[in-house]
Amino acid sequence: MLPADVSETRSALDELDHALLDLIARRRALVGALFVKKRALGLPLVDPMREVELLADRRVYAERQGVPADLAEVIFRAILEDSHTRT
Ligand SMILES: C=C(O[C@@H]1C=C(C(=O)O)C=C[C@H]1O)C(=O)O
Repeated sequence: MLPADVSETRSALDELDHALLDLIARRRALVGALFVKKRALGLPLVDPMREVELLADRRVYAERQGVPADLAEVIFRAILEDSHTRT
């Protein structure tokens, strides 16, 4: 049996991870909506320059929050790869 404070901390982590996944689902829905708009306008779905800027921005923002910039880049590269599979 784990001490109560360990179980409570695990529950808090479960809740937080679910919140992160809720945000990812919201982001995916926004990207889907953006792709619909871009298709209607005949714009390229993937924008490499925007992705370079986005990754640089997320690295800076992460560091400000005390999150390693390299971790932020790994996460957002995975997110961008997921966006690419939806084009
Ligand atoms: C979201 C956009 O479209 C694509 C998907 C992106 C994403 O998942 O964040 C970023 C750049 C684009 O390649 C955009 O143009 O801003």
